[in-house]
Amino acid sequence: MADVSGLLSWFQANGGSLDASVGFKMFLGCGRGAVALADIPEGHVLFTIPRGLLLSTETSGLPGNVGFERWKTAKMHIGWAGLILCMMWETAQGPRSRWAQYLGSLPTAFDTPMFWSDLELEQLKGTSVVGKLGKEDAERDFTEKLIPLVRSRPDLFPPETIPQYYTLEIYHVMGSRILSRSFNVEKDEPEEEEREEGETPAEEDGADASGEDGVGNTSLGSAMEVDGEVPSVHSDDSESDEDEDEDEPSAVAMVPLADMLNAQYGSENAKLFYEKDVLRMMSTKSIPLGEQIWNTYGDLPNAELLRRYGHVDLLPLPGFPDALGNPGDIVELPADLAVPSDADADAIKARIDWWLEQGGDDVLVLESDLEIPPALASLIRLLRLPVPEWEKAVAKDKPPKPVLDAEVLGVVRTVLERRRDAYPTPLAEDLLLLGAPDADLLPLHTRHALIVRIGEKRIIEGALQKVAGLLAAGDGKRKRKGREEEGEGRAGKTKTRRRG
Ligand SMILES: C[S@@+](CC[C@H](N)C(=O)[O-])C[C@H]1O[C@@H](n2cnc3c(N)ncnc32)[C@H](O)[C@@H]1O
Repeated sequence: MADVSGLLSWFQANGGSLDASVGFKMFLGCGRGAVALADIPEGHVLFTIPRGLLLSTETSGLPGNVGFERWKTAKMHIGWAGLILCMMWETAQGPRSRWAQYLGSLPTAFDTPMFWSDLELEQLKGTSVVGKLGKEDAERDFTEKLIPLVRSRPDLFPPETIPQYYTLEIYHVMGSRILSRSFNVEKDEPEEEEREEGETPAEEDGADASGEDGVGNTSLGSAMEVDGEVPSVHSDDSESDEDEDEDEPSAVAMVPLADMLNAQYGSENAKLFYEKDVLRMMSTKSIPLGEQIWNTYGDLPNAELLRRYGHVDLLPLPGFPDALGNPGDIVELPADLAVPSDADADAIKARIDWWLEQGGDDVLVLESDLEIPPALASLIRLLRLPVPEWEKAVAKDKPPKPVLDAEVLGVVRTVLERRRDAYPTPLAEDLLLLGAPDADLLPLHTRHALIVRIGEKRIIEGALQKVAGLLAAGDGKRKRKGREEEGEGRAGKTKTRRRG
């Protein structure tokens, strides 16, 4: 049994309320999670969390103690460094912290690649996890922002407590807790329009889920859904970047109990809704007795699940009989894979810059439906336009139409082959490894890396087959057309002869 009794007593003693239909237990491979202790109807309030129990830079006393001006000059209001420092400081307060019981219940070890050895990370080579870990950025924040502030205030951060509470290792642990458990919680009441649109299940039922003043509510996504990249804050941050962050109306917060729900692709049956003074976890479907209560993390691809949460989804895959994987998997195709190998670097740079100015992406996404991204076709054509055509496109402010003709398909094939070659092993070898009778004995990180690689490679191979099919069909069509034209030609000649 997940021992959450201390956490639940703390939660309820501090104004939280938990419905009798909700329990917590260990789920194999998922850690702790919530379970239905009775049949739960849709639109039922599972638990209610007073805003005061949220742990954020808004609720912790630290920013006020530091002084809001100093907090800002230390750039603690940008990115996650501020919340990380609050979590460190609250932990250092021991039982004096309002969140002592909660912080003590959070994980201290993670299976996310942030904590993998270099040898383990090698197994993710080629996947989109690599390059997104943000470890260096996080370490720069720690060294350049957090430590100078901590050292400057021995009254708040006694030097002898630094090795215990303010280390780089703990910085990464707190960052990972935020990455895998936080929510983006709007500070104030939702906008008028949002309120009208944001009808909640309770409102549908006619129940008053809106708190004492009848303020409506809107669904929340986890910070991860909204974009939980470990923020990179460099000393050369521009004014406008800072302004954007300062104006940001939402705040990342740790939400006790709401962060105890697991998630699985397409399984969401509960969601967090906010009101002025409280947050409510509500069922979004009926949940039978004994079923797990699932939140959503946004039905992310396995690469993102692994990077942010340290697990992967393995479910039956529509369109791939007998295969298991994550239907939300994708493959990222960096735009530079579409650059002709003999291209003039300056000319290509000008075209790519223009493409980005036009709102084009520098990474194109191939989904599991294997549809060739129209933007890829457009980009491929742009990079190959003869100069007069390129000048026309610029004058008209219009990138080329995404036509998938034989030339473009040929380049799509090259792009996919280049992307496939980024992985050190072929799909067939990975499938053999995962399908082997002793695959269950593989170390967890090896298994996870394998599943992420297979998911991405399966999409690449599928897309390659699709392109081959389209090229063959085009070839067939062209040959048929050619034969018809030849036939017509002969017939024409015959005709001419007859006429003659
Ligand atoms: C928001 S917490 C959920 C509660 C967590 N299981 C716990 O014990 O506190 C997110 C973490 O739960 C785990 N998790 C969530 N969904 C999972 C799933 N479908 N399979 C495996 N682990 C999962 C992952 O470790 C993830 O980082």
